[in-house]
Amino acid sequence: MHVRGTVAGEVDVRSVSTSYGESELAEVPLRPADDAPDGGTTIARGDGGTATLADGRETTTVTLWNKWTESADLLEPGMELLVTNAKAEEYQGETQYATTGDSYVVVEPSFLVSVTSIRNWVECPRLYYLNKLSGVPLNYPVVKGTLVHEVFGDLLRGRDLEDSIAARVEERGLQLGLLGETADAVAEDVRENATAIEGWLQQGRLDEAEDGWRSEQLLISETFGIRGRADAVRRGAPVELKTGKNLKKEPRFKDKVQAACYALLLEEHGGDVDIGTLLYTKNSVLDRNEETGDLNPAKEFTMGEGLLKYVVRLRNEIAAMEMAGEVPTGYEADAKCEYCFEQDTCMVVSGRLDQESKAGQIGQSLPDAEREYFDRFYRAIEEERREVHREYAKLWEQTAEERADDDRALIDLEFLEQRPLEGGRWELRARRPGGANSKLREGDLVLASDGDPVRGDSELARIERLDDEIVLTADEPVEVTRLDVYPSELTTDRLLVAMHDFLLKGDERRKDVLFGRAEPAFDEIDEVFIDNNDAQNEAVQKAVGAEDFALIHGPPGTGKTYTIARAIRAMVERGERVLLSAFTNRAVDNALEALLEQLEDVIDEDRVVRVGSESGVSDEMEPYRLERAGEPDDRVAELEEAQVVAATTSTCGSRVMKEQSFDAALVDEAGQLTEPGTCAAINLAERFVLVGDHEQLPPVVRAENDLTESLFERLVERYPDAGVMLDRQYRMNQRIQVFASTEFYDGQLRPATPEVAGRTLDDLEGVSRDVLPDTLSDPVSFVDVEGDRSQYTDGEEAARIADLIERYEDAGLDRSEIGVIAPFRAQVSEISSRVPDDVTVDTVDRFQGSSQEVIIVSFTATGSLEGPIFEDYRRINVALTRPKRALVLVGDAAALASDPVYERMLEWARA
Ligand SMILES: Nc1ncnc2c1ncn2[C@@H]1O[C@H](COP(=O)(O)OP(=O)(O)OP(=O)(O)O)[C@@H](O)[C@H]1O
Repeated sequence: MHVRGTVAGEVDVRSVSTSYGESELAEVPLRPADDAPDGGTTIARGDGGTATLADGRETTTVTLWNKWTESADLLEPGMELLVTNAKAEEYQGETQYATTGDSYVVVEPSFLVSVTSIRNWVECPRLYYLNKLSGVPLNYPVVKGTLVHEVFGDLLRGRDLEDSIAARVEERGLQLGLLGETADAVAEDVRENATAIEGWLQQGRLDEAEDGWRSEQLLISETFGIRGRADAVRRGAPVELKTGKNLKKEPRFKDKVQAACYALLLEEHGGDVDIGTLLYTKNSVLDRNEETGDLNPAKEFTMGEGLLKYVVRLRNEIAAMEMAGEVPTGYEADAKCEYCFEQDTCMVVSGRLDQESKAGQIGQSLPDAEREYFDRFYRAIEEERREVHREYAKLWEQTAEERADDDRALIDLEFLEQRPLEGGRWELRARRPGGANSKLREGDLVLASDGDPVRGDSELARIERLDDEIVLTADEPVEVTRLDVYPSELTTDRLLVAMHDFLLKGDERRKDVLFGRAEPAFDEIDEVFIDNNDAQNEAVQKAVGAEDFALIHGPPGTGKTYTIARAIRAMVERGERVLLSAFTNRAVDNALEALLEQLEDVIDEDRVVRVGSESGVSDEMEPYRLERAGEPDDRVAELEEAQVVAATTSTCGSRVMKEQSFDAALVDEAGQLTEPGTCAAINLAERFVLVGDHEQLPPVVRAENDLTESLFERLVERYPDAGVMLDRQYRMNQRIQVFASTEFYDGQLRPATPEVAGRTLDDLEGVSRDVLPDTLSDPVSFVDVEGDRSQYTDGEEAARIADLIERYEDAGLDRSEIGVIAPFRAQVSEISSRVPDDVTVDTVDRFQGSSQEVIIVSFTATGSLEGPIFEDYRRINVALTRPKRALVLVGDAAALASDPVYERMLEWARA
């Protein structure tokens, strides 16, 4: 049976004499996990059956024997503990539990440690930490390693060696160009490594026709709290590739540890792994005359239980340290600093952050304010990471139906076909049931599975098309019937690296200003850039004249995009190299489109480059997208000669973009970016301009902490004079904008022109307000619906909205000119099922940045006000400022009147 619960007190570790001699034991007071379906407390689950304590709240004692006391030493009250294959014992009339010879003890099982982390940790805990903090740089050994792995995968999928090498080297043209490598030299290098693999594979094939291979497999273990991607699995056992040499008989210890991690993962998937294989690709190319030793590239070893348990204990060390928020020193394991490549980095990091390190410290420590900042954001980012892990846990904690209801999965798909693509990848097709909604979008990476993403057959796949028919691409075939949101840690990883780069590698002057030790400076610019809008003109002057940074506060429809484009043109005309960035691909493409218009006669089109993936970049901007594949020199020239580079902030943290530098960075949607998220873009430039609106949606984060305030907002508050608010809006009829202006912008927002102020539906061709019922003739109206009192949906509101849409259609409006905003996804689905497809129905978050002729808001509140639309007024600001010509609010007046802001909103809407 499995025992799981929360550590309820101090752990007692001691030695006792037993019939086998002296033994170590640890007694852990445990509060059982409260997850029994009947409301009682189940403390033990699993194959061995279920045991329930009489009194659900009581604590019990779990005894951990011998080596597991090492993990017991890590426990603090409040930590989660799992003991597998425990036995129950009666002690003084009480049921207690103890480890058996088959037990594993897992500390914080829901904290998912990656296999790479465990491998780094066994080498040196500090190496694990440094890797997390500063990321993997763009260097040749790393890129070559990736290439060899890719070729290995291709060989397993039956691709020809030379075809694979040529294609893979070509694909990495840009990276290789940045590293100053030529395609031929790299191909030769990869060939040397790959030949060893090929030779060995062929031997294997001769022995056995059906060898049971599969290439890279994504594995997650809910029991051991480990996840990773095995290079390959052969007859159910892991095969790991190492681009190095090893002339000993045995694999290196750290490599064995890595293979053992995969063995644990595979065992959880139902395998029984007793062997591990390491492939050292340099072994065959060594000059046989000079080297002696075991030249065989493949080294097998027996996967003993002792090693597997040792690996779990290593994993426990990482989990416990992370839960306690500690930083490793290198003393935790037997690190040998004198042989370490990272010794210098380690010393600098520990010196600057004042950390204890076995390697020692060099350099001056950061000022206190910066240390405090580092600690605060490090904690915040790690909290965010744990939230990502919680998302993973939902993969097994929630049923398929629950995940579908949460919009985290598309289930019950009808599998159609799997088709091999050129280059060894696969195309998968499935049909989805009508009306199914989810967070998934085209271009997303998802877990595509046969119905069970954790224990079943599952692969990381990319959504190529998402209509009634779904098209995916993946490395391996899957008979896909279910898609799950893939909780990626990439964003979290990049936040940490961006913060590290800002604090440890960043410019001192920048830090002086951002830490309030110096005021931002501006050059006086007199040139008039925009002659019909003073605030926009001043914003461009500030942006151009900023020595450090400028802030452009742009309420809805005030011409942010236009102002950004004009500012970048002015910079380009001054000969500067500019980075254009934003949180979403859509905003980057939008701004780029406006910019291209501005740059028409200023620079050649080929000096403007969009960096991003094919699925992220819009079709219109595709011609500007930087191709990564090709001749290294050409690829790199295209990027480095570009005067304007446009990319999302996340892409700014990629290895390729991190090598670039700019005179200025303009960041749109800055109000939606976390502080380290903003750093990813501004780290690359000498000066920066942030454009955004902190009265609209805040940064998208899972945890509630320092990440929820954007750098934009912090700076607007700290340095109001560095900013300009754009105060003329080009979108809304006067009546519509009044409420938002008074409530959110101190009454400063005004229509830019009389035409904007007076726009109504009558201006649209073929539309007449006379046909509309009287209640809808005003640009703002309120429709009182008592509602059906359900929590996340409201059928009555949905029915009324369907009816309103018919009225607008009768008046001549095109369906595509109407948008409906609802607070909950469930209500979005409810409304979608009742209105024609061409009407856009979505949550506020999906509407930010767009506008429509008519907007209908469904408040979905009866009796009380609860839920995302209500908990943050910034959301309602976004909802109310989307329409140009008509706004209809649908909700229960009595409920809305219970809150002062909504009460004022009602007064305005009913006026
Ligand atoms: N100075 C100006 N003169 C004339 N038209 C302008 C000016 N500034 C902006 N516009 C027009 O106003 C409209 C809105 O501008 P833009 O798209 O730049 O707004 P935005 O603030 O980026 O909008 P959003 O709030 O949706 O992000 C566009 O049609 C644009 O051409």
